[in-house]
Amino acid sequence: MSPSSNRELAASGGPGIVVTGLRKRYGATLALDGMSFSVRPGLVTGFVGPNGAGKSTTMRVILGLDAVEEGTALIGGRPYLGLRRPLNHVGSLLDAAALHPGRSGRNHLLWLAHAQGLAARRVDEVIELVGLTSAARRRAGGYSLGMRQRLGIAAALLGDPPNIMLDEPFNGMDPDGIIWMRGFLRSLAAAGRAVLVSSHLMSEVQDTADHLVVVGRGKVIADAGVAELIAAVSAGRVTLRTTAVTHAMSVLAQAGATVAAIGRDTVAVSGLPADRIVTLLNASAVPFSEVSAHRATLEDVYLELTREAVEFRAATPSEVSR
Ligand SMILES: Nc1ncnc2c1ncn2[C@@H]1O[C@H](COP(=O)(O)OP(=O)(O)OP(=O)(O)O)[C@@H](O)[C@H]1O
Repeated sequence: MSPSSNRELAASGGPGIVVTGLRKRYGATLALDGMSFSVRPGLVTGFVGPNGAGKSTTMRVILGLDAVEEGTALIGGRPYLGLRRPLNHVGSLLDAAALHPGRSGRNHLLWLAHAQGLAARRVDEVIELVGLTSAARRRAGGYSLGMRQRLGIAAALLGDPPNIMLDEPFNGMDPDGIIWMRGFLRSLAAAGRAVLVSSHLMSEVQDTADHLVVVGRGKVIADAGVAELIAAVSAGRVTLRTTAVTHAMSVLAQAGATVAAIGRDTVAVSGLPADRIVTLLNASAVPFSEVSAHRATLEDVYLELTREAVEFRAATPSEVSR
C-alpha cells in the first residue's frame, strides 16, 4: 500500500490496523526506523523479515505494550490504549507460553473471559473453533507447543474481534498443525477480519498470505500483494535444464547473462531472452532439455528483498555473474 493510501485508511478511522512512522530505540539499537503499513480487513497479511527486523516490537507497540518515540499505531482508527473493551477490537497471540501451567485450557480461557466481562458460553465456542475440545479440561502445562498455539488463538478470538494479530503462530506446529493453521487463518480473513501474521520463514506464509509486508532493520522493504511480488521477481528470468551445467553457465555468462545453478541440472538465467539463450546454446553445442519462463517462489522473493537487510549473508558459491 502506498503512503497516501495508508494515510487515507488512517484518516478514515475505519476497520483494520494502520501503523505510521514508528520509531523506537533500545539503547544503541534502532529497533523501529519509520515502520509504516496497514492491515486490511478480509486479507491475511504476512509480516515477514529476518530475526531482529522489528516484527515483535511493532506488534507490542500496536498493543500498547511498548512506547515509541515517534509514530502512531491505530486499531479501527484508535490507539489500543484508547479502546474501551480491547478484546472486542483486536485479538493477539504474542507468546504461547504465557499461561498458568496448573490451570486447564478451559479455565485459562474462563479466567480471561471473566476479566474482560465476556460470557462463559463464548469460551466453549472458541475451544471448539480451534479444535481443542478433547484437551480443554487437561492441565495446560502438559500441552504441546502446537496445542498452546491453539489455546492462544482461542484466547485471541474470545471477544470476536475484527482484527487478529499473531506472532509466529506456526512455531512448534507439526505438519498437520501447519495445514490446520493455514486453513484457519484463511477462514478468519474470509469472514472479513484483518489478520496479521508474523514469521521469519517465507515458506510458512506461502499459501496463506494474500498480502506481504516484508521488513528489515526496523522498516518496510516491500508492501504488496503476493501475486504481484512473485510476478516482479519472476520477470525476465528463464529456467534452463541441461546435463552440461558448467558449460552452459560459461557460455551464457560470456554473452552477458547472470546465471546461477539452482539444482544438479537446472540453471536460473536472467538478462537474456529465451530465444537468444536457445541460439547461444545451439551455437556452442550445449545440450539442453528445457528453456522456460522461471516462476519465482516466495522464498526467492524474500531472498531478493532482504538481500540488503540481513547483516551477514553467506555468499552463494554457485553464483556466477558477468
Ligand atoms: N526489550 C528489548 N531490549 C533491548 N533490545 C531489544 C528489546 N526487544 C527488541 N530488541 C531489539 O530490537 C530489534 C528488533 O527486535 P524484534 O524482536 O522486534 O525483531 P523481530 O523481527 O521480532 O525478530 P525475531 O524474528 O527474532 O523475533 C532487535 O535488534 C532486538 O535485539
